[in-house]
Amino acid sequence: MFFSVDSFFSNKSAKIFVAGHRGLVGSAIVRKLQSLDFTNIVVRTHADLDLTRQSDVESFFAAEKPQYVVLAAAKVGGIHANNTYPADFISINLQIQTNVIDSSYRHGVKKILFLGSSCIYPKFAPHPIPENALLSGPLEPTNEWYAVAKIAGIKMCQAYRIQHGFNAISAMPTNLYGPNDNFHPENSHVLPALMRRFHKAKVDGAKEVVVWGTGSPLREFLHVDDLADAVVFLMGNYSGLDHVNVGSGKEVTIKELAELVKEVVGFEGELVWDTSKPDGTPRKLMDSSKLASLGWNAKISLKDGLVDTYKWYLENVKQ
Ligand SMILES: NC(=O)C1=CN([C@@H]2O[C@H](COP(=O)(O)OP(=O)(O)OC[C@H]3O[C@@H](n4cnc5c(N)ncnc54)[C@H](OP(=O)(O)O)[C@@H]3O)[C@@H](O)[C@H]2O)C=CC1
Ligand SMILES: C[C@H]1O[C@H](OP(=O)(O)OP(=O)(O)OC[C@H]2O[C@@H](n3cnc4c(=O)[nH]c(N)nc43)[C@H](O)[C@@H]2O)[C@@H](O)[C@@H](O)C1=O
Repeated sequence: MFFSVDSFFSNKSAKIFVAGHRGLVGSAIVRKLQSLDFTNIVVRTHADLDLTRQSDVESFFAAEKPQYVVLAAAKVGGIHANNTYPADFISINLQIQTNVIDSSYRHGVKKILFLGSSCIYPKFAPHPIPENALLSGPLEPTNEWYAVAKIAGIKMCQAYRIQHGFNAISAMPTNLYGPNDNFHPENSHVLPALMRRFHKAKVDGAKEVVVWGTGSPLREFLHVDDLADAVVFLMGNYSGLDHVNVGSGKEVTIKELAELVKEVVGFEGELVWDTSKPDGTPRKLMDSSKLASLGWNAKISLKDGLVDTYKWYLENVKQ
C-alpha cells in the first residue's frame, strides 16, 4: 500500500502521544521533539494510565484524540530480568502494544511508530542481520518471550496496515544507553550495570569488579539521542510495511565494553569474569543499510556517548 511522505514535520502543533516518556527512549524522544519545536506533546505516567488496562487506554484515546503516537512504553530489562520473569515480559508487552496499536487505529491516529528490539532475530542469524532474517530460525532462549511479543507487535502493525490502511510502522533498535537508563544492579542492561558497578568500586576503593559471562559476546550499542533522532526521522520519512533496523553499525565484545566503561569511570582495579552467568546471543550486529539509504546515520561514538552518560549518572543518580 502506498503512502506519500508524511506531513509530520509540517505541523509542529500536531498532538503527539509519547507513551513511556519517563523511560530511556521515551524521554529522549520528548527531548528531540521539543528541540524541533513540537508544542503539543501528550504524556501520561504509568501511575496515571496503566497501558495494560484496555478500557483505560480506550478512554484515554477517546478523550485526547492524538494525531501521532510513538510507543516507547514496555516491560524492558537486561539478560537476567528477561530470563527470570518470562511471563511478565511476554504478557505485559503483548497487552501494552495490543491496546495502544488498536486504540490508535480506532481513534483516528494518523501514524504510529512501534519500537521493537534486535532480539527479534534468530540466535544464529546471518551478519550483519538484515530485516528479512525475521522468523528464519530459533530465537535466543534468554529473551525469546520478549522477542515473541515484539514480533507480534511488528505483525500487528503490518496486519492493521494491510486490512485497514492504518499507517503503523516499526523500528528495531539495537542495544541502547544514555540518560534516564535503568541502573538497577541485576535487572538492567550491561552498560548501565557496569557503569554503576565500576563507579561504586572506585568510590569504595575495591580491587576488582565482577562482570557476567565470558566477555566474548559481541553487541552493537547506540546512544539513545541517536535513536530518538532516527525515530523522529522515520515519523517524517517512512511509511512502509516492513520494519526498519536502527543501529550504529559498530560492534564491540563485552570485554572491550567493560574496559571502555572502566576507563571512562576511572576505576583502576581488575575485572573478574563470572562464567556462571549467561552470555546470551553470541553476536547481534544489525544491517542498518535500509535506514542509511533513506538518509539517516548514527552520529555519537561509543566513547563520547559513555562520557556523556557517566556525566549524567553523576549528576542525576543517587550514589
Ligand atoms: N533499552 C534498550 O536497550 C532497548 C530498548 N528498546 C525498546 O525501546 C522501548 C523503550 O525502552 P526503554 O526506554 O529502554 O525502557 P524503560 O524501562 O526505560 O522505559 C519504559 C517506560 O514504559 C513505562 N511503562 C512500562 N509499563 C507500563 C504500563 N503498563 N503502563 C504505562 N507505562 C508503562 C515505564 O514506566 P514505569 O517505569 O513507571 O513502569 C517506562 O517509563 C521498548 O519498546 C524497548 O523494547 C529496544 C531495543 C533496546
Ligand atoms: C537490548 C537487549 O537486551 C537483552 O539482551 P542482551 O543484549 O543479552 O542484554 P544485556 O545488556 O543484559 O547483556 C549483554 C551481555 O553483557 C553481559 N554482561 C556482563 N556483565 C553484565 C551485567 O552486569 N549486567 C548485564 N545485564 N549483562 C552483563 C551479559 O552476560 C551479556 O553477554 C535482552 O534481554 C533483550 O531484551 C534486548 O532486546
